[in-house]
Amino acid sequence: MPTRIGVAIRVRPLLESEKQKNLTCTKLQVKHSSKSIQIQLDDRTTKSFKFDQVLDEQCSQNDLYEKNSIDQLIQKVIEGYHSTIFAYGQTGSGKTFSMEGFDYEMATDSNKKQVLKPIINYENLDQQGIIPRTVHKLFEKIQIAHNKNERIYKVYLSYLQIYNEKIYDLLNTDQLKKNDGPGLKLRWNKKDQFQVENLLVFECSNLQEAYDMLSKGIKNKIMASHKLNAQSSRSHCILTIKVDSISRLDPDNLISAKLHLVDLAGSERQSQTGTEGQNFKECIEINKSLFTLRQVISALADQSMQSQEETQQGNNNSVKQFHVPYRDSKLTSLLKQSIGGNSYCLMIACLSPCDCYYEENMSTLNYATKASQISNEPVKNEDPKNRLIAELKAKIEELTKDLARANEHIAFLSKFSTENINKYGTDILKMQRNKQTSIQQIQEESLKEEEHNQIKTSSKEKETKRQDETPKKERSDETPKKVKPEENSANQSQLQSSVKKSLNKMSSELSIDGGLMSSDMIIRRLVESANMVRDLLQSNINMREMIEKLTKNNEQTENELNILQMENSDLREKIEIMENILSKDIENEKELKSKFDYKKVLEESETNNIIADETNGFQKTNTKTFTSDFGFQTITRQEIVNEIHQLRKEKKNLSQRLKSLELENNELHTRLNPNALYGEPTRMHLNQTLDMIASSTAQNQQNNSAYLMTQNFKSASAKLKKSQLGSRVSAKTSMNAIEEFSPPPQNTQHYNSFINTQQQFSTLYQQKMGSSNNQFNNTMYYNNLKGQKHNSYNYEQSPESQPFPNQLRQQLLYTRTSSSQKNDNSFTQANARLPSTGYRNTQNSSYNAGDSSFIERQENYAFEQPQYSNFARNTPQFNQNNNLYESTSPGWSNTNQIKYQNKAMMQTQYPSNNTGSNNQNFPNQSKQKNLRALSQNSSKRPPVIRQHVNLPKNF
Ligand SMILES: Nc1ncnc2c1ncn2[C@@H]1O[C@H](COP(=O)(O)OP(=O)(O)OP(=O)(O)O)[C@@H](O)[C@H]1O
Repeated sequence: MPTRIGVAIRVRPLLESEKQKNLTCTKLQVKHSSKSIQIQLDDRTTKSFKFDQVLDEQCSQNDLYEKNSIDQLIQKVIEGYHSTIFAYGQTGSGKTFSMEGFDYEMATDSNKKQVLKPIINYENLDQQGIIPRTVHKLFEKIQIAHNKNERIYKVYLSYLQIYNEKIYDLLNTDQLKKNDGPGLKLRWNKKDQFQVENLLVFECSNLQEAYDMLSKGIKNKIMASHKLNAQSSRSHCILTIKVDSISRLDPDNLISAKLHLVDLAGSERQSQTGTEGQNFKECIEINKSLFTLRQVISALADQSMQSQEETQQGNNNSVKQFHVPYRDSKLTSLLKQSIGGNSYCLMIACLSPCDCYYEENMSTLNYATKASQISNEPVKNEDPKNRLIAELKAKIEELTKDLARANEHIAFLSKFSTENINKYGTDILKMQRNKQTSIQQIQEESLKEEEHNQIKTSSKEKETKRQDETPKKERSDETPKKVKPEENSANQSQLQSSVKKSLNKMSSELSIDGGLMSSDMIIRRLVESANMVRDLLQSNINMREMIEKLTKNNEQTENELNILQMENSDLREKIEIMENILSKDIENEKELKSKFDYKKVLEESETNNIIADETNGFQKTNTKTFTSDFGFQTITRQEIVNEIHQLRKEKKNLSQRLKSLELENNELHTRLNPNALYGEPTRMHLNQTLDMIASSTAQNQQNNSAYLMTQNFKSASAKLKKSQLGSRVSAKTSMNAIEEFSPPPQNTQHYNSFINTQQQFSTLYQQKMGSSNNQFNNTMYYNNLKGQKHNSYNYEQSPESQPFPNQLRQQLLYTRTSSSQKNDNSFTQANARLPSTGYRNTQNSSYNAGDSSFIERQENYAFEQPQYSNFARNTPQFNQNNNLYESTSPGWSNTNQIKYQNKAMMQTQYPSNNTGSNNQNFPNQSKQKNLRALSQNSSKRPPVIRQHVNLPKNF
């Protein structure tokens, strides 16, 4: 609920020094009865200002406290609301007296700037200003609250001053010593708005501890004397008392509120105060922040006035938002929550009674008036999580009630079966459409009719029957008729009676809690139920929206938490590094002390540009500089810490990268040994087998081609494996490797031995590799074709192993045995039968026995032609391969399909076949595509081991 800033005016008495100067006080007049103050503008006119409290020179410190109900403000803080009390006014008007009430040592020489010491006495209660009284009362109230045994309270205290637009911690003497330092930083914090970084906050478990802190802060205040006020405070001081309370029953229930007690520096005109040099600069800065404060007060007051006007005119939505320059000064940034924010706020405007301060007093009264127009909106500072829980609990309670009511209505509605609605609903609907008669009328008339019925039951029944028959006839008539008024009223009465009957029947059937319901009750109930259902749907929508919002908030919080955790770990690391360095330093210094004369070491270190200042502790050691052995590279400790931190970060990143590389490596290892993955024989095992075959079959290693073949298979196998891994080694290269290293069989015996070895190897391989490797079979088949190509004799001697029909074989033989066949008719014919693109040899000059690509094309052609493949199917080698396919992929009986698949697989597995000169193997691009599509789309495609490895760049 919005609450105005409370404003109290306090006029101080004339000081002895003022009396001595014969200064008069005639222009200000306090009117207690009307709580107003009058100021003489000129001889004739006066201006009156009304405030919450107006206190004259007779007002004691206790009056100031009591009349402004400061007790209540303290209570609000304990309950969890922020509160602020600030003293405003020209210099020497009594702000510090009102806030603190302590005496200060008088300055002996007012022309010199000097630090004044306060005489703090907590025994003299009458003298105490708002601050010590508040601290005292706060602990009293906390004790009372504590005794209730409901919550645990903790009090924290911080004290800062803003001097020359720099923030100093009054409780941190070290920081204060650095007068020319940068001051503490003001940070923007979403929750707390502005927050002072590194401001010390002390927990005070009792009043004495709080008094001690307060005394320390007051003593540290920078005081300077000047001509007007020997004790004038040159800075704005903010004492913040934070009260946290935790519920004993629910430790998550935390309430935290702050009480700001602000003693502003006095505003003064330089001409009057006669400030020069440093003091003049102070004067400008003080006035600057006060100037911003006044701007803030003005803007908020204007906004408040406008909003009041708009509310009076009923235009709640068109309130203009004024720019409030909080950020223009540190003072206003820190008072953002207090003035125009979420705090309770009290302003003590102090006035000097002397007539010579007329202008300053006018200004103070004007701003006090503006401040009194500002509305704050105090909010209880619960943990947002708890607030949310409380809100949700309230919502659940509300919804439970809604649900109970909804269930009641649903129970009622569920009595309306479809049958019921059909039975009674039509009449009710009709009645609703006919707007000439209201439901109430119907009910009234139906009651009358009922009475009448009791008298003339029999005759009425007959009449009703007749009336019932008439509309039936009318309804059957397709063309609409104009109904006369008499007829209409007759129809209406019929309808009424029908509705009445329906409702009466319904009321007897639809009873709740065993009681009968009248027809109007039913209708009302129906409307209620419908509304309830609608409300329920709406609240359901609202609930969903709320859940969505909560989920979003939750995600956001989690993100923030993550960022904070990262920052936290960063900071921890830095602290750790710092601690390490410091502990090493201490060790070194101890060592130095024990070994050498310390003074001598210090001297030496100074010559080496090392500043060792024991007394200044961390701050100085932090900026300690080091000189390298070369003497020219000096780095500060901070830089070392940063560098170490950076290095650690890099190390962390590198170790993460190393881990990921290890993972990749493991994966690669698995890929390199796919056997392990598929439960197949390992490469070593395979090699052993191959060696075994070789040694058992090779009588004479010099002559035995089988031995050579095994060697070649090894090589081919290796290359095939490589090709599996995505290297540029193609299947063709593997085949070429076999061809290249294996001399063609010289005779049938050799050939048979070769075939036997192959078969043996195939069987073994098949056994070991299981059904998952068709590539090998493919290779075998392909290889057979190649092998047969080497020796025409073998084709003749082993006709059963020919994969091609005789006719084509003839052509191949022809091709291979003669290099000048361009005029040969049989070749020309055969060539003509081949498809024109790619397969047919049109360039006779290049046609010779060495044109292997042409032969391959011919082979491919044969391989793809169904009629040829039928022949090929009969050859034992083909059948062997075919059976193998059959066994690995049941259902692949269609030879043509197998071949296409086979081809597609070759192409898919050895993509390099499609590039460069090898591309001529597949001249028809669309066919290639089809093959690839077939191989990729077919769910019955024989399983193929394909491994593509993306090696890391720097692998
Ligand atoms: N109500 C009062 N009763 C008696 N003496 C008072 C009263 N108010 C102020 N004084 C005296 O007036 C002098 C100036 O008061 P004070 O230092 O509080 O002014 P100030 O507004 O804080 O000045 P500045 O802004 O320069 O700090 C002090 O000597 C103080 O004791």
